[in-house]
Amino acid sequence: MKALHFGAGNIGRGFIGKLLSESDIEVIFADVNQPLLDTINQRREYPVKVVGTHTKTDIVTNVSAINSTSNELIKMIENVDLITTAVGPTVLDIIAKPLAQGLTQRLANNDHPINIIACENMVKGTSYLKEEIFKYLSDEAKPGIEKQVGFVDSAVDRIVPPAESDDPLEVIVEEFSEWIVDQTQFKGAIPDIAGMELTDNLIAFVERKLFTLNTGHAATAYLGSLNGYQTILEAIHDDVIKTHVKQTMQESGEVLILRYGFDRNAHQAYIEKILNRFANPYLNDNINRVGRQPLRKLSFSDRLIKPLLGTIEYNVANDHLIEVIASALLFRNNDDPQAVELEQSIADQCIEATLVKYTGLDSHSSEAKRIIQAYERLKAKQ
Ligand SMILES: NC(=O)C1=CN([C@@H]2O[C@H](COP(=O)(O)OP(=O)(O)OC[C@H]3O[C@@H](n4cnc5c(N)ncnc54)[C@H](O)[C@@H]3O)[C@@H](O)[C@H]2O)C=CC1
Ligand SMILES: O=P(O)(O)OC[C@H]1O[C@](O)(CO)[C@@H](O)[C@@H]1O
Repeated sequence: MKALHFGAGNIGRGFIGKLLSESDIEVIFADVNQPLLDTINQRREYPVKVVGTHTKTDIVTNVSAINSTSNELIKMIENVDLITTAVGPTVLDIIAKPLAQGLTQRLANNDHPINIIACENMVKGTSYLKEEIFKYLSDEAKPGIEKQVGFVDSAVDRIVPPAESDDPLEVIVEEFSEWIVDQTQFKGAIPDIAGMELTDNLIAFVERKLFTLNTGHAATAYLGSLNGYQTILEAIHDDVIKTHVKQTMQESGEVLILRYGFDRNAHQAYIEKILNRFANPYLNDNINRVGRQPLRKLSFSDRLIKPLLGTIEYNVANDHLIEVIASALLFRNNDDPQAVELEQSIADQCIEATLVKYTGLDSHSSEAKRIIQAYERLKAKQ
């Protein structure tokens, strides 16, 4: 079996590519980073250091790479059995066009079913990619693609910061990993991949992960940044921040418990485990990485506003979430275009207009007013 994986970055090499290869699937990485692609093709293998209580290095083999902007890619789509992505949500609409071309060509020359799984931090990322691909398909191709291609949503959880290593291919990953896919969306046989779990209730797992791990991680980054820390480890070792992060995850957790019926004790244990993962001393995770693209993280359906809307829906506490959202509005990083845009928008249009523009919250809502009050209070303290 052959898989084409878009994005030879941290999750691509350190998680999805590794699992596929360990299940005897040949992996072809498609990326735009030519030096990285060249090195993969020279070596055909790379090391993944799994750090934690039992640190070990695994060698991932049977890999190669192609440039995702090359014509070769279209032919490759014709011949593989599975396509996965870990490129970041903002890149999905870029790869949609070559995917549409490749799938159309495949339809004419190969009648085997194929599945596409986007492994991104977003709710229904593959469904989003499908919508983008369909924008580029002809009306004649659409019914055939609908029949032949499974668009499988998934949730991915493994913390993989960029490795600081002399080896450009080495990836450093935590021991924990979770990849859950929607078993109802496959076309043809479901590939047998060790470490890929199946569910028919994906939305509960996606929201549990995104609105606990990612909400808590974003909280750690934005509160940490406000307090002058550089790394997640430094921030989570500050007891005030740790307590705030935990209470933020408990607020979003209350929504998840009420919405999906998760067991309260089990969910509390899930939160504790996540706090321990943030405090993994072997992971050197930077606040600027975890807080990256704050406009995406502040958007209506992402890890901050969506849980806040849930607390309104279920009428439960949200003071800590409100303060984290205010901290996100104060996130500054001149190397991050979205952080620069956020700062510029506040300077040009004021905080209220910026909040409404990027979060979609109603400016008259009490939550918007409380976020602005918290923002002004935190800003005055800086
Ligand atoms: N790093 C982590 O701990 C986790 C990340 N994720 C998600 O996985 C996705 C990838 O994240 P990372 O691996 O951390 O990012 P990364 O930046 O390490 O990797 C992204 C890769 O995509 C490549 N890329 C950019 N444009 C491309 C294009 N047009 N075609 C093909 N490849 C392209 C980049 O060159 C890079 O190698 C994101 O959606 C992220 O939210 C999810 C769980 C954990
Ligand atoms: O990858 P994103 O969506 O920018 O957010 C960073 C987050 O994703 C992760 O990389 C993986 O879940 C976390 O480490 C962090 O919470």
